[in-house]
Amino acid sequence: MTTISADQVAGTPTAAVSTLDLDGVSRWYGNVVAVNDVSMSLGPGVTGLLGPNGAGKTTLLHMMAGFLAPSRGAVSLDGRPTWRNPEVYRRLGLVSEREAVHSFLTAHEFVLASAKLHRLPDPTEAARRAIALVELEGAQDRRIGTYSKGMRQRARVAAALVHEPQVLLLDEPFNGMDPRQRLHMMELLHRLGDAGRTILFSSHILEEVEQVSGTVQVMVAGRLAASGDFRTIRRLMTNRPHVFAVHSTDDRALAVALMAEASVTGVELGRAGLTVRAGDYGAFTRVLPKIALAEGIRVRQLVPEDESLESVFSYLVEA
Ligand SMILES: Nc1ncnc2c1ncn2[C@@H]1O[C@H](COP(=O)(O)OP(=O)(O)OP(=O)(O)O)[C@@H](O)[C@H]1O
Repeated sequence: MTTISADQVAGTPTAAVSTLDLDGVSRWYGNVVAVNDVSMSLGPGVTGLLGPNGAGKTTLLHMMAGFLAPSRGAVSLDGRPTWRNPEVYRRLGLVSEREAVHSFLTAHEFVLASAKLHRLPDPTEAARRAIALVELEGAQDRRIGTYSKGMRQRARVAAALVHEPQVLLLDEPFNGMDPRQRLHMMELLHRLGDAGRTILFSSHILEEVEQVSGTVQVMVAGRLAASGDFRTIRRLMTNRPHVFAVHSTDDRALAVALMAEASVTGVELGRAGLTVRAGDYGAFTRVLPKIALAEGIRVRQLVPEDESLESVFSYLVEA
């Protein structure tokens, strides 16, 4: 695992702060190990939980929320286990990924129902506050069925926030949103984090996490692959060795010229062109046009062969 020093405290806490701790947490379903020996500590501010599909993010969030028992290890909120702990339901909110919302309810009715479930002393006032927080006042009396995906998601966030939890967990909150809705949700998460709440959201999209959070936990195949400052982790991802497919007007001459280049660690000449291994993405993509120009060769194609998110993440695991 790659560990980068993390500064997870962001914003100015307005109330008591909460810390969510995972200590050697694993969860398996039969033979499938969904989460494997994960330890982390989350404090106030916004943290991104990044990982490809199937990495174990949902399983981890459900254990944090106390919906699922760890097979091994412990999840605790301010020192108390989250599993089967009613106190956790009062202090934590979860917006899960695929959760049906009754489309015949208005947002007001939906959030009010959540306030009543929590047995809040003044559910109407709590619902009003939560709806204001997500800026849905103007649409609160319309049926949720008429909402855009982004508005529906905000209604769900309001329902999860109605009891003013210190910790809010969101599973893929940006899924299916258009850029404007995404921006709106990002602003909301920032606001909540700045107010001292502990916010964790999951995503499989690098850029999404980059825009929302400076601190990230990266999961790959059930394990924590990296944690800490996003920019440092991103650099680790982009500075890893890369494989490129290159096709030019003279592949053989280009191969010879590339072999003399320091950033190139291997060149293979095949029927479809060259397969080039480079130690550094940036250095190679900068130097290739210069070499081609010097040799009088035109590059017709340059395609990174291993750009899938999975390969980026796998690299981190091996680091
Ligand atoms: N109830 C279950 N029974 C059996 N296997 C499960 C169950 N829930 C999850 N898994 C498996 O555990 C692994 C992790 O799944 P999980 O849903 O936690 O990952 P994820 O990172 O949230 O992925 P996604 O974004 O696709 O939901 C996967 O291999 C998945 O198939």
